[in-house]
Amino acid sequence: MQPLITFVYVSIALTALWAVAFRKRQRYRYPPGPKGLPVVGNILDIPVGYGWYTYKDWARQYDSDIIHLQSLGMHIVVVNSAKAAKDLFDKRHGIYSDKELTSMLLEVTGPYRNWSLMQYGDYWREHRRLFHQHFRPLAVPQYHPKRAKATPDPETTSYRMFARSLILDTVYAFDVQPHDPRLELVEKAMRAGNEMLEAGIFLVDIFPILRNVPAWFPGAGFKRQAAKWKALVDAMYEVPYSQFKETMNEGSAQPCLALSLLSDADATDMSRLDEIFIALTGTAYAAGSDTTVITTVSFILAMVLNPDMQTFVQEELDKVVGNDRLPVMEDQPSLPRVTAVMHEVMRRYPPLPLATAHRAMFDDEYNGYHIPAGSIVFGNTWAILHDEETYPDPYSFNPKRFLSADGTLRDDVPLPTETFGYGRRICPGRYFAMDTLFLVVSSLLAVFNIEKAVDENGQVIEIREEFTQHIMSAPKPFKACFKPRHPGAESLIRSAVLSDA
Ligand code: HEM
Repeated sequence: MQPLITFVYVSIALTALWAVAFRKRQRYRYPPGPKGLPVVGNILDIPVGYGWYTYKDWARQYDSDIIHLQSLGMHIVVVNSAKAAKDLFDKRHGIYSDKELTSMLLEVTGPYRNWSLMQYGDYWREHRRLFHQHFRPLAVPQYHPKRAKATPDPETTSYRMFARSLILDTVYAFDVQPHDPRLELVEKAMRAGNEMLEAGIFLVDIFPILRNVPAWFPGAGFKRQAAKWKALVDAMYEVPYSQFKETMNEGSAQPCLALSLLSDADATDMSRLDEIFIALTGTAYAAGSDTTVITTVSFILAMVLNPDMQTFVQEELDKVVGNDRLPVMEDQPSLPRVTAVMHEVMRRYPPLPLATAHRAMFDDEYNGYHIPAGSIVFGNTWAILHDEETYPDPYSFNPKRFLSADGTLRDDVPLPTETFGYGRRICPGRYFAMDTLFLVVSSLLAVFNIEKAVDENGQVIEIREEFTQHIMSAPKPFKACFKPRHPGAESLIRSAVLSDA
């Protein structure tokens, strides 16, 4: 009997939703998109993976910069051109700066911990202002010594551990070694976050009312799963912060983000500020470590597949830096080829090809199309950065597109800033990320030739340019070989790792 009653209720609810959606569709002219089915709309059209390719195809098919899908009362708008992205996210930031926080994310992170998902408003502004103070272009050089010490040694360090340790060092001045429990804690929590993202949409995201059912209720498995993930995510935010405060109370804290935040804090407002600082410090590694790892691995993939580009950059490095030291940040103005490679990696392989979901706070009208309040709005970064007009031959990896004939950086080719997102929510860690990338790219290329690996029979292992399909899109595992370019090359990297330890 129970399934029959459920069926009747669900049918009535769906029919009512469809009737409302149908009436509105008559009244409003939404941006074009696949037609969809009666009642459930585009539920079967929404791409499960690699959505950025599908949305780019639809933009061409419907000859529109913006695409619209609708399902069960939810509107999705995808922005596929740089112009439309600027018009909406930048010029109309008062409408498009909110974030979409699904019910499952709310269950796992709460509304405040991961402030990159926080609603647009004064509380978000307070986080953003404090974060910006410590990661703005003028503040970022204070972290250079930490990064120089953290140049990755491909023989001994995994890039994931490298990025996590670098950020833990920047945020808390923790000098973590492999197998440090804090590193493992961050690793587990990040894995839980990625599992959640890869699981896609949960039933509770479509019917938020399910959040109210108790965890023991049949069908409430998402609650039990959420509770497990939440315990890990809470620990990732809270444990390193409270350990840092102990170090600070003992008087042995070293310069880092947490020390700056706490030293400037108003002691009378500490319980409120503690919550903000936990969010700021935890979100720095939640938002900053996987993105940095993916970009580094994409760079390695690009180098293995494009040996001519590798040689092109190494010629410059040999001339400017030589082979008795590693590059430093001060070398960057003299190394335009390194900078061009970084831009091309960010353009060709954005780690978040659809950035993250923004939410329209009010009704809007664009190019004669209606965008309703509450729409989930994605910038299709991948489509924008593979636009044939802006970046001719967009599927080739060609750093030279950013260089002029005399070898300097061109200023008439747009930089791939969309890799860092849009409008008021653009990544505030981007200056830090670009400096890190500069040191990784320049040091690895100064010291190693990065080549295809060979198997035990001496056969070259061929690799394919394949990426994972979810919101964070990373190269699928591949093998590469790092060959030292000159005697003593490896010891340069190892001495950099040890010199400041
Ligand atoms: C290659 C590296 C990185 C990439 C590609 C990247 C990309 C992004 C993107 C696409 C967003 C969402 C923007 C939007 O919603 O429109 C974002 C937000 C954010 N990123 Fe990054 N990021 C990187 C590194 C970092 C680092 C190193 C940090 C911290 C030190 C960081 C901290 C943040 C924060 C806090 C937000 C949320 C901002 C807000 O909601 O106002 N990111 N990032």
